[in-house]
Amino acid sequence: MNPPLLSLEEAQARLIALASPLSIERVDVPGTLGRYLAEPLRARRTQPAAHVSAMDGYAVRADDLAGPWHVVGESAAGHPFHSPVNPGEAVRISTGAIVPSGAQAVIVQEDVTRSDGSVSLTGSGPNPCGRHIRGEGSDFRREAELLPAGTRIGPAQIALAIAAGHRHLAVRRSPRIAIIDSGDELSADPETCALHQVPASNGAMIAALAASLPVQVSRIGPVADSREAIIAAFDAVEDADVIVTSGGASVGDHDLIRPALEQWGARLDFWRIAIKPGKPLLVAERDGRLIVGLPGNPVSAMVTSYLFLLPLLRGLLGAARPLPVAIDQRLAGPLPATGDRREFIRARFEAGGVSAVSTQDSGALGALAMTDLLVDRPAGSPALAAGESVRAYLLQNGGLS
Ligand SMILES: Nc1nc2c(c(=O)[nH]1)N[C@H]1C(S)=C(S)[C@@H](COP(=O)(O)OP(=O)(O)OC[C@H]3O[C@@H](n4cnc5c(N)ncnc54)[C@H](O)[C@@H]3O)O[C@H]1N2
Ligand code: MOO
Repeated sequence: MNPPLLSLEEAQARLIALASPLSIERVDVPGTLGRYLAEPLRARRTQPAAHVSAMDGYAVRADDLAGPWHVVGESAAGHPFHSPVNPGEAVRISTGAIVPSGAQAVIVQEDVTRSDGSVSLTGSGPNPCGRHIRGEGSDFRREAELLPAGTRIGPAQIALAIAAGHRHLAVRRSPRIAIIDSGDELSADPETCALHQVPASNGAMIAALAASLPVQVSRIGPVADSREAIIAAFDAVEDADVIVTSGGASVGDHDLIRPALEQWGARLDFWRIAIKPGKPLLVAERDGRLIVGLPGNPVSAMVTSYLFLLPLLRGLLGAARPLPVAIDQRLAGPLPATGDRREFIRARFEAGGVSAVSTQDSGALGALAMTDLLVDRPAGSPALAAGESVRAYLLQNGGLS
């Protein structure tokens, strides 16, 4: 008899527990895009390193705000003015330039008139005093922890790391993932496909989803529905950190992924989750390599990749929060009640909210390609009307820019 279905939370927790972060390497900062900090990011310098002007104008003393002032020099970005500013004096200053000693105020140039080497106030002046000055360390100070370990490195984090004085960052190495298409009905060539065949589309779809993360992908298949062929495929990708199959995960006579894994010596960690689509998902382990057996139906493969494979890859990359984050959305149309499995309804953005796509069939690629988000509906949920609020996950599915 089959064991009871696992809940989504239980299954995700088991998966994340298997995802020990990979070894640490040091990578030049721009090359870390999409990876996760393996150590907290600490500032190696203070920014701004000195008080700097936030505007183009004139630096004057705080006890000398009435003017007029004699312009005694210039502080430009990269070219500071080295003498103190005395009463009656102003220093021409540009945005980002160091405020010279003695000066505590910057008057924007729109508030003064300049003639014959002096400036006089014609506007409101530096109210309050100190405005238009970015104080030393107002962004960050040397030794401060700027970001915790496990933070994803995007454009702003790259800029911050460089500004904080880093040439390299410690990150986890990229996981190697091998994606296997399997099934006797699959054709490698979508242009020459007989009636009894379907083009092998899952492998390319899963690789495209994984491409949102810094992973190294290899693909093999289509592999025939025989234990020997599946085991040979596993052997061929033995150096992968994660092996992903799609299809053959269910209970049919030709669903051979589970028996092949057992024969290969892998330990089945869990199989079958109480979600729709995606019930037959399985996860196994052999010698530290993880095998994710996705269901063959394309929609089920996409949904389980999003809920399991991507979190697993994030876990290996050292993410602090490997699981996707749901957002609240308003329904533009009604939703039916759900049964005894938690459902992930394929939906898209429309005027007034989100709306379920035309068919929820887990084989329907046409509807999947229209899907922007997955509405998360717990088991036993009542029917909902337009205007009600739902939790949803934004799918990385192409339709949105
Ligand atoms: N008696 C039962 N039958 C089924 C059950 C069940 O509990 N009892 N579960 C159903 C559910 S739910 C799912 S999901 C499917 C998935 O089963 P498999 O993982 O074994 O997938 P296959 O049968 O091999 O294929 C299903 C479908 O997907 C197509 N496919 C497979 N691989 C690819 C690929 N690489 N590219 C494109 N399309 C692919 C395949 O041709 C089939 O049409 O099982 C239900 N059955
Ligand atoms: O769970 Mo299956 O994934 O409904 O199609």
